[in-house]
Amino acid sequence: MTTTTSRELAIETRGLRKAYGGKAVLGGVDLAVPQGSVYALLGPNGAGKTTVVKILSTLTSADGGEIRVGGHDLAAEPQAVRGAIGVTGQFSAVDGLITGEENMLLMADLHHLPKQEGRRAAAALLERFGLAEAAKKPAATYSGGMKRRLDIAMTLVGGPRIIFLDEPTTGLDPRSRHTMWGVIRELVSGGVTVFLTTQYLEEADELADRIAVLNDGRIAAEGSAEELKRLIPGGHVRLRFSDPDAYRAAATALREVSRDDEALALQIPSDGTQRELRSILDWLDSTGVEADELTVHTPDLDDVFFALTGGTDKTEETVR
Ligand SMILES: Nc1ncnc2c1ncn2[C@@H]1O[C@H](COP(=O)(O)OP(=O)(O)OP(=O)(O)O)[C@@H](O)[C@H]1O
Repeated sequence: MTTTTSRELAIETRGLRKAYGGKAVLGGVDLAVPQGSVYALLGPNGAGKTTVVKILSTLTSADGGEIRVGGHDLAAEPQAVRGAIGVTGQFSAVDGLITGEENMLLMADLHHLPKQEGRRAAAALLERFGLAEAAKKPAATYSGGMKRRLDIAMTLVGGPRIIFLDEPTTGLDPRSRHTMWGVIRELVSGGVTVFLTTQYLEEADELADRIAVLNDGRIAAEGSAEELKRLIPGGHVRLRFSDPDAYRAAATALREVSRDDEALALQIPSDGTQRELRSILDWLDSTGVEADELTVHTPDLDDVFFALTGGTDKTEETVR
């Protein structure tokens, strides 16, 4: 494993704190986001994900902590940070009254691109995001997925090295969500760092190189999806039988199993490693018991999420 130096980090925070009206939202958040990776910030409603994005993208100030984005100290050089980043929030920057192309050209103007270069960049990005055909239509006529893609394309006009995506697929149907995942993967393959917030565990699992789970204003756990899944128990091997005698013989012989008498299935706690599987198979062979089906179950991110966040919804909690 290589160690990541702060030079290779796109985003780094230490002890990031923020309170609203005396109520602490972030109570000391440490983040280290490697360059050129997808980093997902996961957390229940109201955990403070959007607040983190707003602070890192200079839209809101922090109350304390050290923050570096794109190699710049955010407190000392906010302008340099702004030059390195692009932000796509939950509320789109797309103007529905003008066409997709006009939205893009507006962004090119904002970034002071020369006219011709702006046109070229806009056309290339519209093509890349599958919007070339719809480019001359008012953005108000676009589907939710198209608007989201246009939003990201607009963010890219300035050539940011770090992109913040706040809940990029909320409200999209499964097909549009998959398209968006493709877009995000492509961004990263081009060397961009993507910092995204999501409530969809599947999305974090699918996309992110590293995941941080935000809970109670702190990072409850951080790592790759695989590392997080290993943090919590719940992995098991399931043996299913069709012959009741074989089932009973196996249940008696195997000690630490949970039984499902109705389904004629046994669950053996296991980390799913090759060594453990082999010993289970060896044991079955040696006793002459034959299972009809053997399946390996590892905890999924849902299990991790519930274990780490206590399954609470912070928004509802404050309402109660
Ligand atoms: N401008 C503000 N003024 C006061 N309180 C705020 C403000 N912005 C956010 N909060 C509060 O801070 C907490 C965290 O909000 P935030 O939007 O960062 O959470 P989140 O994790 O993004 O939630 P969600 O998943 O619902 O979008 C919430 O309790 C919210 O009510």
